[in-house]
Amino acid sequence: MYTKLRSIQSGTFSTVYKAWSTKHNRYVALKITPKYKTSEASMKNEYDVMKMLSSCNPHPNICSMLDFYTDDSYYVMVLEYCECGDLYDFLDIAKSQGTPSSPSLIQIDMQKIIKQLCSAISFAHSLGIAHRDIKPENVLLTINGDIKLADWGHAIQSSKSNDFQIGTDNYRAPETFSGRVNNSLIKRKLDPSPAPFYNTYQADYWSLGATIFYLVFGDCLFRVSKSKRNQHLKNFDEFEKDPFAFIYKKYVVPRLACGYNAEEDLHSSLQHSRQYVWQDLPDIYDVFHLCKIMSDTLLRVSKAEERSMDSFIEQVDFAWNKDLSMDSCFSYQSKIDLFWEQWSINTESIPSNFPFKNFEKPCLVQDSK
Ligand SMILES: Nc1ncnc2c1ncn2[C@@H]1O[C@H](COP(=O)(O)OP(=O)(O)OP(=O)(O)O)[C@@H](O)[C@H]1O
Repeated sequence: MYTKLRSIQSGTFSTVYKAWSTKHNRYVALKITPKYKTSEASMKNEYDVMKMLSSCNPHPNICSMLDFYTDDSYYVMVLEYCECGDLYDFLDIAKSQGTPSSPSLIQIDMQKIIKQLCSAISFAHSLGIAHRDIKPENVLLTINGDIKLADWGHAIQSSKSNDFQIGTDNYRAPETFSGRVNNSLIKRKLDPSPAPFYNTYQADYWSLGATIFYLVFGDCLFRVSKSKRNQHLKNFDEFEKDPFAFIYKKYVVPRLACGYNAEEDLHSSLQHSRQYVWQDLPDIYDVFHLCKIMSDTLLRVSKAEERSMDSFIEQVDFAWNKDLSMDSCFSYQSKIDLFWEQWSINTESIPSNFPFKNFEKPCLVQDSK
């Protein structure tokens, strides 16, 4: 019924193959998980979640399960096949093709991806399912440039959890790190109280913000090294104090002032900035504005309950889908004003050799006035 054609990729638990299905008369993806790599309970959880998400009216932006079978050694999940792979690999190709002065010709529709991702997350939440591992590797691309949210292996059918080991560190919400000290056996004996709960939907909102951030900059907002958890918490603190200054200093300055590398903790990749082009983020002010919206709505560090995907979408819509006849539209001048006045960047933190003039470059979107 299924003819394996080639291996697509091996993840932590499974290997995914492209296959032809005579049953469905189409290409499918076979996600094959050896039984020794997973427990029956966690496979059942993934199966139950996929069954719910795929039944009746499957969401167009969620990678549906078409079939499932098992034998003595393997679990096989038959999934819709996404021709263009995942967003992480896709951006890697774009990054390898482009340079800051000559970006890759690959263009991605940022707004479309944002809207489809939010729609998929909101659909899952409406069914009581939180994904808990949203990241570029789990966002698949179809040949039409649509996305499908995949890998529901860490999903939970609950709005609450006190499991602090779930997800991918670089994209996890701050509250999913703390919990009860380390979960180590010794500490557990000393502290028999149950670990505190966090809201899984709000944790998904954070991961959504961290994923979009990756799409914009081609790098993670936070990188977590297991041996440097303290450093990581310090980064959260610094981010919380002034999210925009944090992003500006660590991600924007090094990119714009190409070659500047005085910051100790900069990743070398930061020098490679706009190697690919977002169709609808034509200039750096659009990038700033999107970052500002994200830090206001999705990337709230301590007040997780104030994260809101609805207001994120609302603000994105307002900024980019405005009626150009309205006075309140987000004009080029208002973008500049917003940047210099409202966001009050601490210019002292900017290196003296930084070319401020870069900010005067004309915007590709014409002001309507
Ligand atoms: N339906 C699909 N169509 C095309 N490619 C896919 C599909 N499903 C998965 N892949 C590819 O295989 C990779 C691994 O898949 P998946 O994340 O589901 O496996 P995993 O073992 O749960 O991975 P991990 O736990 O390491 O994140 C994806 O990042 C993607 O590149």
